Amino acid sequence: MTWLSRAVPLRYLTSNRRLQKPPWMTYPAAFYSDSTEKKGKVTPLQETRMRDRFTLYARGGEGGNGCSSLRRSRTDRFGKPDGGNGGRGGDVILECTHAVWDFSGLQPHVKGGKAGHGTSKNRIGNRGEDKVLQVPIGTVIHLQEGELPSQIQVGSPKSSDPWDLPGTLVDDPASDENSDVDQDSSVVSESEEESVAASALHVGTEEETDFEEGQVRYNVAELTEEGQSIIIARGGEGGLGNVSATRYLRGTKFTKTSTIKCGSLGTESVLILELKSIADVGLVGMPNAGKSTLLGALSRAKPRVGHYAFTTLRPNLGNVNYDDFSVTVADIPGLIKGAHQNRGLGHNFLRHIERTKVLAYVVDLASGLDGCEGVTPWQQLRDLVMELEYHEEGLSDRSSLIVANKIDEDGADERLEELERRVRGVRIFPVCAVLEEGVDELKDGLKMLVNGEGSERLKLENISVD
Ligand SMILES: Nc1nc2c(ncn2[C@@H]2O[C@H](COP(=O)(O)OP(=O)(O)OP(=O)(O)O)[C@@H](O)[C@H]2O)c(=O)[nH]1
Repeated sequence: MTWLSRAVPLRYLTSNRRLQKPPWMTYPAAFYSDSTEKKGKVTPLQETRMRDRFTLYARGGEGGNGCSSLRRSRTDRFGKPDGGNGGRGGDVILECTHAVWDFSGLQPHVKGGKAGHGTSKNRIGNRGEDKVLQVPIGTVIHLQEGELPSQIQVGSPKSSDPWDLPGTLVDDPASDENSDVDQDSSVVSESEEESVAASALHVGTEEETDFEEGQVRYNVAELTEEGQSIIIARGGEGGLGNVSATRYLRGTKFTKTSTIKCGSLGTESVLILELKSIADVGLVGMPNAGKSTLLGALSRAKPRVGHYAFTTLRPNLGNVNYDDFSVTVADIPGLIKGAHQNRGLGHNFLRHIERTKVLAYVVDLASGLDGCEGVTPWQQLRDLVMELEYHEEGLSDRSSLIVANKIDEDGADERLEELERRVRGVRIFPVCAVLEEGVDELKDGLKMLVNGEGSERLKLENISVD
């Protein structure tokens, strides 16, 4: 039997998401403002979903062992110690960057690089390689097990100087006093390696998200700015070579050099990483609807404004201040039809919306007026809602309002009246973002929704386009 003649297993057909048509995809194509438009290229990212919670097990690399070596010469029969120190193990570091949106690129188990052992001629072992994991802005760290060895820093944490003498052993030699490591061996034995593996902390599977309440320490750290980083597992210190060890032991009660020759293990931690929402309100609209201008009018933010589409490539954030309270607003890059297939700024745009509580749909009232090309405001709304739902069912199901922008343009008043007739269920705020007209009323509306005093949602069936 050739492979061609084999039937595709039924299980595969029913479990593969691509072959099933979800109920929300049954909206007729005619709902789109331009259903004849060619489909853009579908990227492989299409099926990915945002990963906003992740369990990570991190372990610092092991320190290298110190070397025990004697340098003999014709004049010195007994020789002088010349064994170098072991290197320090690599750290595991989280680094905050705009370049990633969620945790889908992370591996659940990460270990810092193992350090090199010291060698003769007093040579220090190589420093273990640091593992730097990129996480998105707004990553909150909860600690399930272990400790965080450092505070948040701006910029990559500096690796310690490999020429420094290992610190932990010097600090507390007594803790290893009774070690039974073989005097002459500078390499950790097989059984010790196994016990290291056995002592690894329990870590949940990738999908595991249920934790016992008491165990987890919540909000231990938060990475909110580009370039911030934090060491989550520190590499072990290198063991002392016999040059340093003899110097160190002179004048102490300790005699065994072997106790301080072995490199120590790295620290371990189990973290739960979580993405907090980037803003209370997301401004959603077609390119050129005036979102960036509106953000500037609502807050002190100074986003780039341009008369061309896609001036905004990543969300700009602004704070809208009230007497007792403030609301974060994100100007989200312009959406075009087909964004769910990753057209335009596609998934990037849609991922940001997943991280906002309230949606403010910004429509351009002047679009398509005076015989110019453009999509009517009600059609803009329909396209926006459909894109959200195509990307993820229920994405548009959150408190919403409509900002009818560019009310200053000729013919915009009539457009507004028609919009109010055609769209039901959510409040519409006429605004001129450039002149900052209608902005105070809009601020009040946003405040109410963020406070949970209103829960209007924009639904497809409440938008009439015919
Ligand atoms: N007449 C008028 N023009 C406006 C108004 N608000 C914005 N504009 C203009 O509309 C154009 C687009 O404004 P942006 O704020 O960059 O629009 P955007 O929605 O952020 O655009 P993208 O970055 O492509 O998503 C600019 O030329 C603005 O000056 C308004 O209230 N009235």
